[in-house]
Amino acid sequence: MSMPFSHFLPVPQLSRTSPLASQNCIVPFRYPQAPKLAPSRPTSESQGLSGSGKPSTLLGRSSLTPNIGSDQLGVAKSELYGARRRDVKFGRVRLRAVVSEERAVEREGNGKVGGRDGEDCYDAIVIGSGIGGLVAATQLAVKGAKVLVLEKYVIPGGSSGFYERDGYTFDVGSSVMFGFSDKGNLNLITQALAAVGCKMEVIPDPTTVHFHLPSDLSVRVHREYSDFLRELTGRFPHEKEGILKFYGICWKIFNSLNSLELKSLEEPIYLFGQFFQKPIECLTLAYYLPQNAGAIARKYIKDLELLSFIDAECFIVSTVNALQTPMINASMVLCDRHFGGINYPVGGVGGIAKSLANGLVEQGSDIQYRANVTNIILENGKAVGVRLSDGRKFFAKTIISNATRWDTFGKLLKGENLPKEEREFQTRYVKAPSFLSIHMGVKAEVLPQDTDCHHFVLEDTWSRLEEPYGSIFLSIPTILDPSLAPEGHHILHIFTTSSIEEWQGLPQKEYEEKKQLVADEIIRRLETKLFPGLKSSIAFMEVGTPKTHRRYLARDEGTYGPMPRNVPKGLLGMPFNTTSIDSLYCVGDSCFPGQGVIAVAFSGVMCAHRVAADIGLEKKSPILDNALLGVLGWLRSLA
Ligand SMILES: NC(=O)c1ccc[n+]([C@@H]2O[C@H](COP(=O)([O-])OP(=O)(O)OC[C@H]3O[C@@H](n4cnc5c(N)ncnc54)[C@H](O)[C@@H]3O)[C@@H](O)[C@H]2O)c1
Ligand SMILES: CC(C)=CCC/C(C)=C/C=C/C(C)=C/C=C/C(C)=C/C=C/C=C(C)/C=C/C=C(C)/C=C/C=C(\C)CCC=C(C)C
Repeated sequence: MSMPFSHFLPVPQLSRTSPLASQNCIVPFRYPQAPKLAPSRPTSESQGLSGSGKPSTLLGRSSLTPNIGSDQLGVAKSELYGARRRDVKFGRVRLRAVVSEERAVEREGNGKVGGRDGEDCYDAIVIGSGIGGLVAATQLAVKGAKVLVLEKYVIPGGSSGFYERDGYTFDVGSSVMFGFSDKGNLNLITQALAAVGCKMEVIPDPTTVHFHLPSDLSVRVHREYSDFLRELTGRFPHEKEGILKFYGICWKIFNSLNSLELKSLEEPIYLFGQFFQKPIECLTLAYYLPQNAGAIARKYIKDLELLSFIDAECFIVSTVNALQTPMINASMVLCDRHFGGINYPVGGVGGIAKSLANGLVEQGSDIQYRANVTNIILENGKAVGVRLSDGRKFFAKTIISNATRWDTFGKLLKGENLPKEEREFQTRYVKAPSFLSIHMGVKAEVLPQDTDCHHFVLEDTWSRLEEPYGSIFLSIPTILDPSLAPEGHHILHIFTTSSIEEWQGLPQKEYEEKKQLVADEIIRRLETKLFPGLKSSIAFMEVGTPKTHRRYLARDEGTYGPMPRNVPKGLLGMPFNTTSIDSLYCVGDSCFPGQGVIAVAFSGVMCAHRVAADIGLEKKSPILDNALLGVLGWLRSLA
């Protein structure tokens, strides 16, 4: 019962049951504790109500005409200081954009161009509102910068967005949230929200993932580390020592990471400061930086099935096997799931981006939707602004691209010679395939009691792990938050790797038929392995292909992210945020440390710190900068 396909388009109708309709996860409330990441400076512009009782967040801010059609959206306006705050509604969900008519951006050829002359010039323009872009933007805003985020789509979040259909609230991408706990230094999502005064209610997930693997190997990754160890060593008693050693090294790395204050590794004052304060931890990280999980696992573990299990563990977070997965990244996820645990935001993953976007506006910065950047404007080799598909131009001291590096250098800087550093990046990393996703609503009774929330299915042979359609990811977020679906129903979000080549050039009818065929086969496999009767229980279904993901996520070939072409030297070859173009920075999953929501959040934190130093909001030493950037460039050349 496949429905006509119109994936990801937000629709105005919103079920009364939808938690996104509740103000709960949308309206940021003041976070009671001091946030760790870039705490907001209490300036006259960031304190909310001024002494006169008027909202001071809008004072002195440049504001923009929201680029969102009121045909789809309900719009509420209120007069504030000659500026108008426009609360843009998606269903009953409000996203705030700040509107100031006297400062409305003028079109090309109509005199002033937005943000060019002095007062209106932004400190930073962020292209794209994925989690990477939003974290960079909010972190900069709370440091006092004036930021403009330009998002092509109609809501924020990119891969971490949401959409609504027939009373279901679907997460566009993964529902497995790392970094969302209330402890340690690595809860970067919690901290990013806290920095703009937001906190979301979360539901602890008792099992990160339930693996269903060849030879009926079934492993539940329990929240409690000791329970997970018991289950794994129970299946591989002869490898108990190897298991303890491998996961033990993961913990050593995780604890080192968790002890640091996380900021830009491209900023020498901070980096040397960390080495001075935590020499053992920094040296531990430096030692493991060029290493991969598979090679370390092989030092301690000989059982091939167990090594394949570790491949599957790594594949989930890197779309490649353990031999190609950086040890730091593996350690991060293999331990955070037990340390802080996996926690699901009430109302769905989309609430994170919405809260960050609202928080950004609360800080006096701006976000525009349906703002499709087509060019980065260079002057004398320096990035100075952007041009949109509708002809508008905006200018800023710095430009931050949350588009992938392939899109940034291949499309937004089209016509420019590809810088040497980017050529090297592209020789080391290729675009990971895209994926096929099925968003489904099913009758609740088809799921057995105690079904886990997340599953990874690879039935017959390990060799299919990395093949297209070989492994199936399945999340059932309604196990944790039933309000995401109409009563008596569950959401099944299924995805599997798939390349764009096989979907291109098909006539519409064949394209639709192929989607149905591939979806039917995946449903058949899940029916056999997990849920007998699945097909007949389907109440709603939509299938997205790599073409869909390319279109709605604006990612070249719909790629899931970068993956190493060969065996990488751990994270050594991954570029940070600065680029070879003056004042142009990248953020997101084609920057250190790579794919993953928490990974791009870290990339956002690093980027904001480096940009803040470059525009004078953080300490900076030009001499040390040059020295460190030289060393980092040299280290990358070794990768
Ligand atoms: N692919 C998935 O299904 C999925 C799901 C969940 C999480 N994730 C994780 O999220 C990570 C990606 O996060 P991210 O922050 O790097 O980016 P993202 O791809 O999530 O977001 C990028 C945003 O930039 C916008 N954009 C791109 N080009 C633009 C342009 N020219 N003009 C205006 N806007 C533009 C896109 O519309 C999108 O909203 C992935 O690595 C992945 O691990 C992915
Ligand atoms: C030389 C230099 C520069 C230096 C020296 C030394 C040092 C100091 C160093 C440092 C370092 C650092 C800090 C680092 C950091 C890192 C980090 C933070 C990282 C992170 C990572 C993360 C990640 C990777 C994540 C990922 C995740 C993911 C991807 C997820 C996914 C999920 C999914 C897909 C879901 C599944 C589902 C189912 C099963 C259903």
